[in-house]
Amino acid sequence: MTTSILDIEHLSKSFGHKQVLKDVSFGVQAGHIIGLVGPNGAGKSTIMKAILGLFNYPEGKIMVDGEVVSPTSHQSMDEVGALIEYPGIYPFLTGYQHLHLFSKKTTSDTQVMDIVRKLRMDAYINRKAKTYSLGMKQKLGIALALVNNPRLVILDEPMNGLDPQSNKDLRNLILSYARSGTTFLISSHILSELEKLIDDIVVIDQGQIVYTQSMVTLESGSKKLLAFKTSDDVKASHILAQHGYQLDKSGGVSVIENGQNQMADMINLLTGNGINIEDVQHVHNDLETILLNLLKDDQVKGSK
Ligand SMILES: Nc1ncnc2c1ncn2[C@@H]1O[C@H](COP(=O)(O)OP(=O)(O)OP(=O)(O)O)[C@@H](O)[C@H]1O
Repeated sequence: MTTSILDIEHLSKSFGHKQVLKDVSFGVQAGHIIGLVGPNGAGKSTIMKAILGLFNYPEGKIMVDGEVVSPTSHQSMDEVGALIEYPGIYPFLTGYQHLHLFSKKTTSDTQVMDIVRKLRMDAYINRKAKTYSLGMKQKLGIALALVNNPRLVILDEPMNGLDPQSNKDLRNLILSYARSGTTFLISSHILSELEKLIDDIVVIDQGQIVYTQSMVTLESGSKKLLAFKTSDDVKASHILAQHGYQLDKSGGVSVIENGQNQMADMINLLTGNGINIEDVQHVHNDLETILLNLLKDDQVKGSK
């Protein structure tokens, strides 16, 4: 049975006259990693702040683990860890002192040092935070979000300022927490990193949820192509089309895979017609392409 740990229903929010969230609804299954994505200013951080009970919202309901969250009611926040925008860091405390300051009585030193080690912060954890680089501060912010082993973790752009090794460490850390049941809601513009992590995606555009889906469904529905580079692309396209293969309009010699067309048959067909094949690749749409298409469709619909 799947249990929901976060439910947002019909949430709306305005800043002055500007409505930034419009009837936002989505749910998050416990133990899942959710990617919240969308263009700059779409409303991602605003949703995350609302979940943390950081401001009043005139319409809608947010429930964390069955409990309503608002600025005056945030008991369930005990089980939530978060990094929103910039980590709140005291310059004259060391990283280690930060982690101790924010850890609960039930959090052991072993747990603290385990996160420090997994994020490779050992070399500077006893230095004052004012000496930290952007990426070091970011990692401290992530460590603070995780230190009390929360059930729900909200991370706004956690990959900001991280080098490739740190991104990999963060990915492994998130996956290991998720395996033991922690739920993550993560916003990021680094879609190539995000797609290695997430189970489900929620897409927001101009304050409205335009798409929610599991990554499995999203990827299975996306187009898969076989892209050929040949000695004569015009002739190759013509011959393939003549033999009933469906070509993609994206250009080059790209055949849409349908589970029945065999690469070997196409190669034989082309070489049999005197065409040399220089390269052939399976091309799958990545999250960036899928997302750009979704947002393009949304803007087209919005302009009608
Ligand atoms: N305190 C505020 N006062 C006025 N407007 C605000 C405030 N906070 C956010 N906004 C506006 O709300 C909209 C959504 O902002 P939000 O920070 O949620 O976007 P985002 O999706 O997180 O964007 P980004 O990807 O750039 O971080 C923007 O138009 C922003 O200007």
